[in-house]
Amino acid sequence: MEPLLRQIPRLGVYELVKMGTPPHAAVNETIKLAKVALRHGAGALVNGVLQTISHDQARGELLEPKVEGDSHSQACALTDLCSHPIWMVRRWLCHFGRSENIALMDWNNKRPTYSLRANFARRVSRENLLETLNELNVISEPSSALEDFVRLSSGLHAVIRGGLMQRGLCSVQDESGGLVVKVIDPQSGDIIIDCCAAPGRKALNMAACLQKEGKIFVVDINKGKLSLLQNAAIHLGVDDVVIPECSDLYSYADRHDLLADKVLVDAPCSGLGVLSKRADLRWRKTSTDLEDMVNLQSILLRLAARLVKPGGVLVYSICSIEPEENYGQDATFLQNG
Ligand SMILES: C[S@@+](CC[C@H](N)C(=O)[O-])C[C@H]1O[C@@H](n2cnc3c(N)ncnc32)[C@H](O)[C@@H]1O
Repeated sequence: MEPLLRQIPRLGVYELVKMGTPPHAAVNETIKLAKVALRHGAGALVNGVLQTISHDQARGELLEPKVEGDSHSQACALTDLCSHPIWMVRRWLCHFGRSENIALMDWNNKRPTYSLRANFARRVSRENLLETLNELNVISEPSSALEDFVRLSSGLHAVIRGGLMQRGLCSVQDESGGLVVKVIDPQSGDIIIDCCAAPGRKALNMAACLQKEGKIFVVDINKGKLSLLQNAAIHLGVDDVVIPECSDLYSYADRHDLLADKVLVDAPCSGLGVLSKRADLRWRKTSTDLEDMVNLQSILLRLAARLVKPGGVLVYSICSIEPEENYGQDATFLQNG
């Protein structure tokens, strides 16, 4: 219950109010949510807490914890103010310092933005996509980082309702994912293995770059997610270059003697770099999960390295900002091979 109470004041009221929802509506919606997500009786507790906060805020009497004192007191205040679990706040205070930590948590509490990748495989240019979005009254602009990406200010629902994905015109993909593909730099004729491929955002992006020349072997342990990838490959018109295999990378690396020009390990991770897009994740993760992920990533990275041909390229990526999952992993790999 404690984490929920921590989330309610900020996410349930302040954020909804910031989005233009009147306080009474924000309170009502959060009560409804508590009744469904917890139990019916929880609505009364949430009502009491939120009404008090809402009235105190309206009278300018809302007491906010002060970020002062020793590091423990500061972390406690920040966890309440910014709605993040204390273990994350303490870790980020240590790694990034106070102002970076606050900026990061504020970012995580903001409404996320989305981007779309124009599907070059169906000859959809970014200009075509911008025009189609304009017709749907979706506000968008070209990405300054990637030539096939478009940034949306809002309107993802309109894009989904408009059937743009079903028609294979575009995919929803973060620019950070597009930048990983840019690093891999897929070229016509390349043989690529994507070791943790599902649901396939990067694999499908790479497939579009091959322009029908070359192959991408996509491996994932999760059958359901891999079938999503296969269906999307058909919609996007790249299924002829995508070769799926549902397998654990351990057994895949043992069974295959194929060596690829380029290998991607988009490893499972803590996900702590994408908390704005997954509002509940922060309350489900523990520091032990992080340790488990670091061990798994290290094994997957070593297995993937066996699949790269001499002189080939190995790219490791994750959606986390935790040093152990990033530079720590690189350093261990380069030391131990
Ligand atoms: C971060 S996701 C990959 C996202 C994907 N590359 C994309 O761009 O959409 C990590 C994936 O690793 C897969 N995975 C986890 N352990 C694995 C293993 N031992 N062998 C193969 N795949 C694994 C998970 O099923 C999950 O789909």
